[in-house]
Amino acid sequence: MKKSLLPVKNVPASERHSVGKEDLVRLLKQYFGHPEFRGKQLEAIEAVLAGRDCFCLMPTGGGKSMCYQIPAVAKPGIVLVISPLIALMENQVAALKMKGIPAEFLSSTQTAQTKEKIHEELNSGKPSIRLLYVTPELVAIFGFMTKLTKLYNRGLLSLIAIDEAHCISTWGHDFRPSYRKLSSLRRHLPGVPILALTATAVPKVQNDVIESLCLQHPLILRASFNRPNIFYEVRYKDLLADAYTDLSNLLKSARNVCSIVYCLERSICDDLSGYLCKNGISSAAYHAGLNSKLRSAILDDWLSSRVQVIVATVAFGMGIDRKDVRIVCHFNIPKSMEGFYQESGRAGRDQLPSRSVLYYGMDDRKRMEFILRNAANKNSESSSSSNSLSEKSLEAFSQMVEYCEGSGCRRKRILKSFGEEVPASLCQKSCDACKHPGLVSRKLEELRHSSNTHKRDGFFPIIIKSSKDAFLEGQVQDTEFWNRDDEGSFSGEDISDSDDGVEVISSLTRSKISTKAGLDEKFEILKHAEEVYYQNKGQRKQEGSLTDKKAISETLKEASKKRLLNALKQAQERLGDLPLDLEASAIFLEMDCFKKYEKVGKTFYNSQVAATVRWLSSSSHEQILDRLNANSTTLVSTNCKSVTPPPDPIILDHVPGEASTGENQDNIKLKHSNESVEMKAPGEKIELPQIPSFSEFINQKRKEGQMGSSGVSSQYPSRGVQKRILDSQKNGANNASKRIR
Ligand SMILES: Nc1ncnc2c1ncn2[C@@H]1O[C@H](COP(=O)(O)OP(=O)(O)OP(=O)(O)O)[C@@H](O)[C@H]1O
Ligand SMILES: [Mg+2]
Repeated sequence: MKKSLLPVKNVPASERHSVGKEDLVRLLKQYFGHPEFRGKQLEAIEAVLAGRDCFCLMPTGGGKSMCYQIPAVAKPGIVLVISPLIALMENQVAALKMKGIPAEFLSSTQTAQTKEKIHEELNSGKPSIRLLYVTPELVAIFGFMTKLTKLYNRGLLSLIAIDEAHCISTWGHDFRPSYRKLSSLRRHLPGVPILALTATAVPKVQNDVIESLCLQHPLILRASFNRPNIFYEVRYKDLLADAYTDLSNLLKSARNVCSIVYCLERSICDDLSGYLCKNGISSAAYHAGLNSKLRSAILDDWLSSRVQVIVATVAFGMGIDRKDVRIVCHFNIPKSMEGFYQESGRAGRDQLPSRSVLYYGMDDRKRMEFILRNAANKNSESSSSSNSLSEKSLEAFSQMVEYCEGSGCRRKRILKSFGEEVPASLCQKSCDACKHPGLVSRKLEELRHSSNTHKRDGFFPIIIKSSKDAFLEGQVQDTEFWNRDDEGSFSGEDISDSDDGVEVISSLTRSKISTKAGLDEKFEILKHAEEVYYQNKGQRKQEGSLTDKKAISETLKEASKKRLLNALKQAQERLGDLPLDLEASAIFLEMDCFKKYEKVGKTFYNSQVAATVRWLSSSSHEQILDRLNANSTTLVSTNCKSVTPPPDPIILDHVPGEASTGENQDNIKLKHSNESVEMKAPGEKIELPQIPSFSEFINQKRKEGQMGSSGVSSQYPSRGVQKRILDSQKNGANNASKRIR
């Protein structure tokens, strides 16, 4: 591990607060390149350096991280940062290291070796680490708290920073049960100042955070929530010919700038992203249905501008620091103003002009009301307090409906919901209602007339109806959140008990019992499930082979090949002149997925296939040829018009005397007389030779290694093998839609 430029020393308390404002500004310049502090940063930093607890409420992108990063370089000791997302920790730690500030994170996604190194460093006489990022789940583990206590007893803990502190409150929109356990920090580590940071905390949440964390006489800093550089706008789906086209035109007219599109459901993300890609917009879907490796790959692509538009569920975003997001669209109405503010606030973190566009539709409104009502009805069976909590969420949702259906200043409405009363003049025509009041009023009028339901119900009231509303129930059961199949995929095989403790297990149990969990609950379960999965993955690898349920069957492989083939065909339609043998390329790409994920199981394999399909839908001519060419020169023809002489076909052989049944893969021998696949001119019918399964291929290679290349006895696969391959091809088509989405 790289040694610190800033070695940690045990410094007597009397020497701890000697950093003046000038020194702090110098550190800000030196490490972060900013000339001055923003908003309430300096006050927060001075408070915690003086050993005072602090509750810091700053808008999204306001620079909250600096409030604990500057103390980490200004004061000896280690700053413990509790952060809700692994991706967020990884990003911040990487950025700090680049700036020469020693920082580490501990999470279940790391290897035991990496974790051990970090612990060794913490146990050393002079740990180099200045910021240690951990998840709330880790803090809840007794063993880890013991380690923290040791650091504390050695006088090495200088500050505890709790990022996204609103997650501790059941009143907040992002409640995370593991945050509740952070209340034990004060008891175990008395005297270490605590800094709670959030961008969204209505007064009720604020009090809850302060009480739960046992903050003592905290300095409460509250910056304005106004984001003057964001232009707010609502578009009415019911008045548009086609919302997909409208969004696509919007993004195109903005010249493919960096954007985020939020959707309620995974399927919409996939669909919409596909549509945008087809329309020449560089986009990718991001949601909890993708494994975390894939998610971080997509995030990387987006952060490094390889992809411009992310179409995501709310799983995307908390703490994402890309400064130049120019547009944030909500393709479905969010469930609360807090959520909307957080998400739209991801636009324009560089303070440059940016846009928030919300697509509002009556169906979306009904759907969200139904989801929230259902949660209310479900909870009312178990507890009256949770019932009132769910009613609270309906109330919170009504603020969003008012935002969309009201004709007044959008900015004023947002700020009002956070308890800030401002004059409409503050907006300076930076929302559609202030800029084009007549137009907005006309649209609302039109909307009123177009909706029979609203003639009856009035515009604003949200009425709590029975959850047995058949029409809505039918609609909503198709969403990602209430899909039984999805839950099934997080079965005991994929996830086992973890050191994350009871909470995870009970979450998983709940996921099996409850087929209609709430949105937060469901995401909570997904996040935990993934963490636990990674935590146990290494262990399971050692335990031996995959269980049947996780194994990747031939049928699945065939279906994947077909799916990749279709994607390749579409890519060819889109790009025109791909000089590729599509079938051979599909086989190659499927093999690639299989090789990577054979040992991990079908969930990951499926995700990899899905990612490849998405990649094909958005990649350029060169990218596709590069990938296939780099990996197998035989898949790409440099001149597709000239027909290359047919190479020798791939020959599957029996091992003499053993291959009569053909069912045992070990019995099959494979010969590549020329390890290439035949290229044909476009239009010419391609007769592909039979392709062996991966294990067939490996076994053959192994045997070739032992026997040399001469042990070939027959040119054709056994009847059993032929049958298996034919069956796979037949079943593949039937199972494709069931198994892979
Ligand atoms: N004093 C400053 N001057 C200029 N830029 C700053 C300053 N402080 C922070 N920034 C920049 O502002 C951006 C947002 O910072 P940060 O991620 O800490 O915001 P945040 O308040 O945590 O937002 P979120 O609520 O979305 O997590 C970062 O790119 C950061 O480098
Ligand atoms: Mg932040």
